[in-house]
Amino acid sequence: MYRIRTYNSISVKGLNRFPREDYEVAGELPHPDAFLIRSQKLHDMEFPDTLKAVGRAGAGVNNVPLDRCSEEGIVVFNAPGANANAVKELVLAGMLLGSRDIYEGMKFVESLEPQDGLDPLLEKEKKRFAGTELIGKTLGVVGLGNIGSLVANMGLALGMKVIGYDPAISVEAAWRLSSDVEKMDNLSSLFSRADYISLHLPVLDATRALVSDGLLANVNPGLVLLNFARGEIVDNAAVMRALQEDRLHRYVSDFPANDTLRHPGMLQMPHIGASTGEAEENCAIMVADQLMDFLEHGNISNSVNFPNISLPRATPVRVTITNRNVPKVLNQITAIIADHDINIVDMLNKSRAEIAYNIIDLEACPSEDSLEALRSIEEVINVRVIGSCNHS
Ligand SMILES: NC(=O)C1=CN([C@@H]2O[C@H](COP(=O)(O)OP(=O)(O)OC[C@H]3O[C@@H](n4cnc5c(N)ncnc54)[C@H](O)[C@@H]3O)[C@@H](O)[C@H]2O)C=CC1
Ligand SMILES: O=C(O)CCC(=O)C(=O)O
Repeated sequence: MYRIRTYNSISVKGLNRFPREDYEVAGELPHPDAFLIRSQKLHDMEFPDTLKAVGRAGAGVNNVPLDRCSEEGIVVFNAPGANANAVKELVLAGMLLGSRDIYEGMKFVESLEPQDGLDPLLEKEKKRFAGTELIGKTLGVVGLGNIGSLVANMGLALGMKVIGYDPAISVEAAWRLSSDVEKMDNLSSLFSRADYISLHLPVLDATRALVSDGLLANVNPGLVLLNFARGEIVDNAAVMRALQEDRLHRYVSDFPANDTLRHPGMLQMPHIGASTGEAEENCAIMVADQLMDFLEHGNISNSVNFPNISLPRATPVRVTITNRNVPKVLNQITAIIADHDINIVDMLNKSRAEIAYNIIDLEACPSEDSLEALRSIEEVINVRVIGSCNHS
């Protein structure tokens, strides 16, 4: 029986992927093989010895201590692209909220009591809520991955000019992007040319407080900045100064903070970029399937800290081994298996940064001795037997 401990509200469609005859799935489960999470912060949590994987039903993994997971041999998965459309659609709403005074206009209507002469009052007051159109304006997209590429293409469809910046764009993302998106060589050029800027990059050491006084110093009047990426990417104090000094027209953000609450010029939402039934379902299903393939077969897809690796089962007995990515470990592994007279039918070894991962299909169950020998190789982090042998 595999045990999946869930945190946050995970779509039932995803939870139902786990066959109940083989999986226990619950919030307070002891000895879990895997965690299935959304925004649950794991940095301060000590991981149970049984934990083999963390499935993040979403894109951002800044709530997971990736280095510690790698050191402990825990595979972290996410769901790339599964919530991208939901975010893109909310960015569209954010752009409209930033260009038309919808929010203040609606608040004004909400404040009215039923009265004679309502129509003339509305007609008189509406000039206070006039705005501008998106068509013909320049949209700058920072980060052109799963979400940014959709936002950029949407901007073109709305009749905007679109400029983009992404120093590490993937080949797949580049294929998805219209050739009409103009590539910027640096952020300063993008900030000085755009009327709307939408952020779609991860929070990393290199991107923390990236949007600063410096970038906001030389911008177009009326600029609308949209942040559906992460609060930490933006220096809130710099944004408040830019709003105060009319360098920025609106800051539309999915990440309110104590110092930004009720701040004039800010339109803030409670981190709902991915909160649609469709996105929650897509993310949960994708991550549940990845966790099952990993737990039952040792295959890894869409990991953010391990290599992606998949090997069709050649035998019922599979051993997976995680080791630090240094020379001569593979030799030791195969020598130990050979010394114990077990035939390797198929195997695959891949590495990513400091981690190497091996899938080895054996003709027969490995003995306890052989497993002990494998586990005692200095650079080996973990050894797992998948199949009906009498040990784990
Ligand atoms: N508001 C919400 O509910 C949601 C927020 N997000 C946030 O959006 C971020 C992006 O999501 P996806 O597009 O799915 O991720 P992704 O991984 O597909 O794309 C991120 C892109 O950012 C680029 N990038 C990295 N560093 C950069 C830098 N310094 N400047 C410019 N670009 C840089 C990468 O090369 C990559 O192409 C996530 O990391 C997450 O923090 C994601 C989903 C929902
Ligand atoms: O609603 C959620 O699960 C958070 C979505 C998100 O921020 C992400 O996928 O990075």
